Amino acid sequence: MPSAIHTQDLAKGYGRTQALHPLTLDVPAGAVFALVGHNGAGKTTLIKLLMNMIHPTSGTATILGRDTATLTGEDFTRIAYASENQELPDWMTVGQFLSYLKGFYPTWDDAALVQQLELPLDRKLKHLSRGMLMKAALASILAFKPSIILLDEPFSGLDPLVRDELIEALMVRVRPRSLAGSEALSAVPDADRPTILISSHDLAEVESFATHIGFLHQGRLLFAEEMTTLTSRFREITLTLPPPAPGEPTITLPTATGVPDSWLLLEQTLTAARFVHTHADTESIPAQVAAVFPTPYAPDIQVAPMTLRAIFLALAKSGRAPAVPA
Ligand SMILES: Nc1ncnc2c1ncn2[C@@H]1O[C@H](COP(=O)(O)OP(=O)(O)OP(=O)(O)O)[C@@H](O)[C@H]1O
Repeated sequence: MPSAIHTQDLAKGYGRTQALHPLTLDVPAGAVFALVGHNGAGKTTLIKLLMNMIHPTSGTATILGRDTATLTGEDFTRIAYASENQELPDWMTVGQFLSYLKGFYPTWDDAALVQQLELPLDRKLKHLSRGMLMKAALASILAFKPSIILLDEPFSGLDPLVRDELIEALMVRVRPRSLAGSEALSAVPDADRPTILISSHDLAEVESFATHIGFLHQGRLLFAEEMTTLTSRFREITLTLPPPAPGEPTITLPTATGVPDSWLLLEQTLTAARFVHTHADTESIPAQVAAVFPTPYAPDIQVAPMTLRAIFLALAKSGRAPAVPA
């Protein structure tokens, strides 16, 4: 897949604060890339750099193949941005706001969005609830059918119902995985699916729709990979020795030796052990287990999938990553 967003050693300092260390990142076209990280990790800085709202200290970025430093008005008819802290012309009604924007975008079509999000066209933006304001903001960017959508914490502080409505409105036009269903997916031709970069603190939220995930910490990208790769390589493994047959001596697990680097948080009792496998490959696990616990009886091996949050918790507890966001 070609990159919709590419950064090369992109860095930003504010005085003595290094908000973003040199960052090289590719976001494939059509991806829904979740950028997660704690407060102050550099998420907003990266998104603002991509939008050319601030300038890098060093390095470069391209968006749809265009250098972000030279983006033109025409480019911005294909690039959308919304942020939790965005200022909107709050003296306008929702209808006036959408009509005003319509003039800038030849591809504008807000009818389905107004209906789906139940936007009150005659109400002033300043009189909208936080959730409704975010709905209006989302409608205003989806209506021009952008090729790239940059969202900075769009769902933070919203109640779960509104958040789900917004995610659905977004996903139905993009790449529905679990929420919108296969019918909606087939209704959106591949070429028309935008690329989304969305920052969030909420792992459970992004797990429901992101195709890729990147973890920023103190201005450094600790990892970036496809969600399916990440969630398929992490597994919680439980080993149990069978109880002895009547009259047979009790077998115990020997103390683990030569534990591979890919095993995290190994806990062991006399007859059971548990750990997190970071590169689980079901076929090779029994041989690895036999090498670490050479017992006369092979233990029963249970392999359980992990949520994104459980993966981050395991990384944090093992010291391989900082504490879990959200
Ligand atoms: N205009 C600025 N002047 C000085 N420092 C700044 C400025 N903007 C951001 N910073 C600092 O840069 C670092 C990264 O901030 P940034 O807002 O990008 O993080 P973030 O991950 O978006 O955080 P949050 O989740 O709280 O929005 C922080 O230490 C922040 O205090």
